[in-house]
Amino acid sequence: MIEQSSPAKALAATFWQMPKDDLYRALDSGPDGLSHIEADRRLAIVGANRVDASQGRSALRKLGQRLWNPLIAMLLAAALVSGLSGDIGSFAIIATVLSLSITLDIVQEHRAELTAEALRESVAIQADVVRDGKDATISVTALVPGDVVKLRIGDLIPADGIVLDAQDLQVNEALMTGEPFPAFKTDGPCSASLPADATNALFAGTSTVGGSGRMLVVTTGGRTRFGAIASAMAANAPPTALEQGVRRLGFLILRLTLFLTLFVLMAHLVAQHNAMESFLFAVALAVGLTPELLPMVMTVTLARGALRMAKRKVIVKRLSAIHDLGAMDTLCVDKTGTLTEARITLEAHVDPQDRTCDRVLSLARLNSTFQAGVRSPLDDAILSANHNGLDGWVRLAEVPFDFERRRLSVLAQRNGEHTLIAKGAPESVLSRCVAVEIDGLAHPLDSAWQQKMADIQARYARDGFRLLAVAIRSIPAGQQTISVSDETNLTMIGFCVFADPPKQDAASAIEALGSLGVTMRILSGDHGAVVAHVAQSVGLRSDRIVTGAQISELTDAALIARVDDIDLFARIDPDQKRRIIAALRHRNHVVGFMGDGVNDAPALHAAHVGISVTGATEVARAAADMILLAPDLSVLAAGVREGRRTFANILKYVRMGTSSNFGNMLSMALASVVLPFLPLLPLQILLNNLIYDLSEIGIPFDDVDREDIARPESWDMASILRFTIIMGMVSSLFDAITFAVLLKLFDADAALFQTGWFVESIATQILVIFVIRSRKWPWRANRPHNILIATSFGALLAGVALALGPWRAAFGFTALSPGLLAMIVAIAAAYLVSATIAKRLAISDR
Ligand SMILES: Nc1ncnc2c1ncn2[C@@H]1O[C@H](COP(=O)(O)OP(=O)(O)OP(=O)(O)O)[C@@H](O)[C@H]1O
Ligand SMILES: [Mg+2]
Repeated sequence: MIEQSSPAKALAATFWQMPKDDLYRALDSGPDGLSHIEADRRLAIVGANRVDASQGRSALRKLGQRLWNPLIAMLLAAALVSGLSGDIGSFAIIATVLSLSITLDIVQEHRAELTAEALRESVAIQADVVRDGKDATISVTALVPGDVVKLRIGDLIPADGIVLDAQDLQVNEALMTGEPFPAFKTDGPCSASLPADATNALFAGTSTVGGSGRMLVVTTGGRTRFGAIASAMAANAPPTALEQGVRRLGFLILRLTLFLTLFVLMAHLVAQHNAMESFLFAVALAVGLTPELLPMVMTVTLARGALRMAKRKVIVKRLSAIHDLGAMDTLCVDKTGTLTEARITLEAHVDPQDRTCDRVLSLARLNSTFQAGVRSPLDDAILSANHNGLDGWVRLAEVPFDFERRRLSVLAQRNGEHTLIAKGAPESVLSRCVAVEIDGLAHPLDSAWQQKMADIQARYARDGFRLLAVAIRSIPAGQQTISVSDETNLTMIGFCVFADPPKQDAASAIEALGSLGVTMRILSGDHGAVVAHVAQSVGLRSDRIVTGAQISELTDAALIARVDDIDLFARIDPDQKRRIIAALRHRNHVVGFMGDGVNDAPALHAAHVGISVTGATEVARAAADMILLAPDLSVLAAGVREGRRTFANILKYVRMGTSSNFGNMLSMALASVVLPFLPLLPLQILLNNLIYDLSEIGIPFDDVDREDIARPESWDMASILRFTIIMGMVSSLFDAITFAVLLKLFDADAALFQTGWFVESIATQILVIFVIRSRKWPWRANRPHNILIATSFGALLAGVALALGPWRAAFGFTALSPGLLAMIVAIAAAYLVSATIAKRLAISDR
């Protein structure tokens, strides 16, 4: 029976040295894996198979985070002190108001996150396991030690374990070894002491790039050897565009808050107000200025965006990617399957004289059939071409494909003759050739033949056809394996010619993106002429093109200097894709990358928004932020609009928070200096803040103007500051008018002043959303959403009722005369009109 505490601990760290049967015994498992019941039992003991425990953030934990907010903590402490000194009532009310607003915040955010989580689950990485002796597909997070897992090409290794059986299983272990070349894995114990040398062990965080097999899971989750590194690397992703924006906004608000609260505190002390009361007041003021609802508003807005995208068959894995998609101004794509149909067809197979030649096809077929790596659409095309069987050929070995070499060789034998068959990118294969074969006779590959080959390539490329070259070499009969060094002295047999037509909707999708201000770049491993041809046929510029060879000559700095002037990148390898993305980011572009292959994973990770498709390899899907469920490019433009809509609504909240709030606080700061009493009691400030927060719940639902989604938006701090100052001053002006009316016309005492101003400030603060929500004149703007109307007027009513109802004395309010009420209504109306005019100045048109 497995140890209760930790099944994995019982095993040595070098578990791969143990014979298979000993491992079965130690894990109480067997070739048929576990039963569902036993697996569930183990899952309960060892926990989910994930490294990052914070994934399942509980509501309780969020509460803790909210209370740790220094301002809230300070306020609670201060209220407690005043409670201890006798004022129990105000302590109770402050505590209630705070807990109400925190609860509201947490509940909203939690619900939004559940929505997002459900969407994410629908594209979660799955594992094929054997349970109860039958095949089953489960989430990788449900894997436990003792499970038997089937592995296919492009899968992420889900946990640490050993190989049970393997057919040419190749694994990319770059994470642990730094080696880009695949490592072959076989079963059977291994005496190596280092994981990198363990030929029978598989480690979480690495991935399969060829072959297939089954593994026995030994350790899961945080106990895996490199899982922690892998997830740290994932967590180390460059900051998202949203994070960058919010961070800068945070600093802006922090500075405003510090300035205002310090100013008020000093003024109070100079005026010799009650120190405790002044302190409470200053803190309440700071709380009022903090956009404490910003995380909630963002989460709710983004989750709503995610739901709408899901209807269009786009699953968002990382919520903030929606915002980043809206901010994106550059979209990089790979070519095959993204811009072109995923189905490639074989159009011709020709010898070095460009005459149809069956030998080329036979050899290409042998190569495609015998290779065990990631099967590319090119292999599929070769294999689906009509042709007879393998004619007695037997596979011996292979040198797998990699994206730097761009070719792959197999070693096959027939009748005791061993032959190496290579196929790959023409320039890569030809550089290894010394002869060409015509009608069964070999001729030296001299410059005349070189020229001929180049002409053939150029001619096909001009018409948009892709070529693979096929070459062979006979190998001494005793030799059972081959390596890269055997790929020399080849004889060129001919070319396979493929058609890879652009997608029907590619041109219109690119045009739609272009009209939204998103420029497109192609990052392809294919030949320059083919890339240029595809670019032309989908309506992209095709003259500004560079190749991977040129890029490898450039330092990062030189690449950054040039990258803006290049549209097409051809013959580039996976790391160059990543470098190009990084260079574009450096140029302050918000960059999206769309791709589906093993070779696209680094770029997907480096981009602000990584986009992949359902049929993509697991590594690509794991690295992506969103997954397209349908191969339909037009959803991209829709996604961009959705992202901008989300941003526009977040910006509404930010503008509300920074301007009308700032204005109110500014007036309060000024008033508190001139008045002999507090302009609002700390409790009233908090109430005001709570009601205002309630009114904003509707913002995520609101519609936006067409102009707001026409261009990529960015977090432009200068424009936010400008808006804040202009709108804040307008609001303060009307506050000042209110003060004058209250003090001069109505001769207000403390309670009357506070009540009057509370009502005025609630009304102006809440209603101004209908001004701020659009940059246009109100009659031109789109209609506000019903939910926004409901929350705004609901909150307004609640605020007015609180101040005027029979319970008003409990909050320090007093009755208002009808004359004063009418004055307040008039002032609020005048303010809204002025704000409408001022916003035309405040929102600069770009
Ligand atoms: N299975 C294969 N056998 C031989 N050569 C291959 C194979 N797959 C790819 N190649 C060669 O490697 C080159 C780069 O591969 P591939 O086209 O998949 O790269 P990519 O960056 O994903 O490009 P794309 O933009 O077309 O998706 C191909 O143009 C082809 O010449
Ligand atoms: Mg590709």
